[in-house]
Amino acid sequence: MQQTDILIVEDDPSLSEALTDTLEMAGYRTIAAGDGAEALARLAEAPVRLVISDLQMPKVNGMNLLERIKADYPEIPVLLMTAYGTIENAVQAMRAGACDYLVKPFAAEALVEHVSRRILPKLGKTDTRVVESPAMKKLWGLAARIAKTDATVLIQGESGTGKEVLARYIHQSSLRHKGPFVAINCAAIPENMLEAELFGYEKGAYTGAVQSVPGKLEIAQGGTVLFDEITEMSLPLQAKLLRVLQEREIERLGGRKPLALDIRVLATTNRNPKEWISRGLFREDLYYRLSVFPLTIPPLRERREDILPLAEAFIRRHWQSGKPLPALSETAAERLLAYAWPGNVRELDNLIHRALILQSGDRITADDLVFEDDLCGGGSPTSSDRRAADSLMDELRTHEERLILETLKEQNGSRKSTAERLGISERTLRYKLAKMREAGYVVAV
Ligand SMILES: Nc1ncnc2c1ncn2[C@@H]1O[C@H](COP(=O)(O)OP(=O)(O)OP(=O)(O)O)[C@@H](O)[C@H]1O
Repeated sequence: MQQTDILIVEDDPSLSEALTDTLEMAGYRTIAAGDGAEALARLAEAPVRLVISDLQMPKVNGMNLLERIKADYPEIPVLLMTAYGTIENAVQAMRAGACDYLVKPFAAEALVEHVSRRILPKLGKTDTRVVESPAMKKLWGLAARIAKTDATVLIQGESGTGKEVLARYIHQSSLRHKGPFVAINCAAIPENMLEAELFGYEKGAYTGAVQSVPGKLEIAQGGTVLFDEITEMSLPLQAKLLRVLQEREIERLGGRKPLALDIRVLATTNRNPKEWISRGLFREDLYYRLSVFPLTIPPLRERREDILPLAEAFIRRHWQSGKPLPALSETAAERLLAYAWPGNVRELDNLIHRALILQSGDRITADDLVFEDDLCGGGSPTSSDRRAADSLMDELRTHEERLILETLKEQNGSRKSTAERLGISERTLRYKLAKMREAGYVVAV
């Protein structure tokens, strides 16, 4: 199956057409949807590499769509377009998992540039995989050898340790690398929908099935399927999956034609599967079928040699300016090495992302490191969490204002080149300058 590159979700038909034309001319295969609900239907039909969506839309809006995509298709990045140049919307979207945002209006060329330079190359880039510690070198060496076979692999490890990264590596190093890689998050899809999601259904199979839809297993033909958080699957569905893996055949719900399956199966869990089995929550026979090769990724605190190389990789991943990459100060590096990383690599990734927003000059200092504990205190949001979030927002705003003033000075007061340099439209810059004047800044232009 040929994969579509980009799904464009925009309710304004003329803008949707303009985006489609520009992206197609730049060589991307696109499909379009007029609202979030239609976008979800398109995604169920075929995988895409990137979703570009408007924030304000009827029915399912951009924010809700982002939440659904993060739950059902966590591997697909979402770029949001927002008409309101407020930092609040953008911060909220980034917190909810958007890979980036663009403020409307923007030139279509700016979008192409953004997509081709910053987003799509990143997805295929292999240099962001950090394998430095002896434990990880051994594990990845083993994974490289297993990849060449069609063996089923069960990847275990705490949340955020890089199980999906390893699963993708196995697929990309396998003989199936030209085929699709389809990830199914068993924990995020409601039990009653997971079966239809896996097997697909024929028109009329149940009320509401107005058209035939292929399941994810069918979409993955010739490639690899990743069952993320497999231990969260219900017992009846575990039994069905086991049968499929034994018989290598599937049938759409309400269908009568069995289809021979040609997929490689990978699965992940952040639970202890043996314990789950003893509690009667995970089938032992399914466990043995999946864990032909069990691989366990150690938590980050047990492989400290990876911390600084990962931090550097994330600085490269998130650095958006054309200026040289900032370096970690010695005290910042010490703090990273001393921390316990309960959220593992994902927590480090988020921390560096925040640090790059807060830092200035050519270094990231210890003051730029806002640890998750400082932000949320580990529990449900309290008024002090909100104060921490508000103060982060204030810091972000101050940082943005400083950036605008510095760039204006650098560009000798030219609003046009300042807007270009910052990657925003002149209108957005005008709006932001007006807000800054309101807040008491002396802005000469
Ligand atoms: N070895 C690595 N090199 C570079 N980045 C990594 C590595 N391991 C993990 N990451 C990054 O850390 C984040 C979490 O990784 P991933 O989603 O693979 O973890 P996971 O174990 O599958 O998490 P979960 O259990 O919550 O699903 C991602 O941003 C990923 O890019």
